[in-house]
Amino acid sequence: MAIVLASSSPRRQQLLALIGLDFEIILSDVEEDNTKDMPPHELTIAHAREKALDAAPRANPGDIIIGADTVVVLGGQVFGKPADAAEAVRMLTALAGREHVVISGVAVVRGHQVFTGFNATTVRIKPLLPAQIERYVSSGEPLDKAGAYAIQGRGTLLVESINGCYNNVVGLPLATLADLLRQAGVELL
Ligand SMILES: Cc1cn([C@H]2C[C@H](O)[C@@H](COP(=O)(O)OP(=O)(O)OP(=O)(O)O)O2)c(=O)[nH]c1=O
Repeated sequence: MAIVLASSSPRRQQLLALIGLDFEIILSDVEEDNTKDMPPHELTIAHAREKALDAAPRANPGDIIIGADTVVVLGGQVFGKPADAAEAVRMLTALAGREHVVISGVAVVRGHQVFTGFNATTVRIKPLLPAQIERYVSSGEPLDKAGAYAIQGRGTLLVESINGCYNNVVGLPLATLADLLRQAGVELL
């Protein structure tokens, strides 16, 4: 029995490696649709489940598959990864000087069973000058990150405060994952 991470995100791979877990990677090919009319935590759980179920047929029978999805929620708006630099600037302009919530949904698939959960972290971004946003976007770092920033990179310079799980912001809430793996029969602690 192997543990399989259904994610192309290097951040998720690093976080899983952090807890000393042996795992394989199977890339999933799921397009996230953040315009679906459902509460953001349900949206991330639905995407996490789709990613894990997409990878499952390419894993070995008995393997346990992990999928995850992260979005940034500002008021009623859900931000995924920006399509281009202009959208990254718009997202960061909206986030500057305000608090938002980062939500990661996680799904663990074992055979016909699917265990799901999510975590939410509140992050406050500093007030930012347009030139600071432009320079940060020019660095390229925001382009593959939900909400157009990376707390684990230069984006940490934008963050005034964080309340909740840090790993959740980076893309994989490890304590939440441990609970789901336990339900699937794998004890990490
Ligand atoms: C807010 C934030 C997000 N992110 C990342 C985590 C996710 O990789 C990404 C959100 O996109 P996702 O669609 O959740 O994931 P992904 O497309 O990168 O990978 P896959 O679908 O194959 O699993 O944003 C950071 O790395 N740092 C941050 O501070």
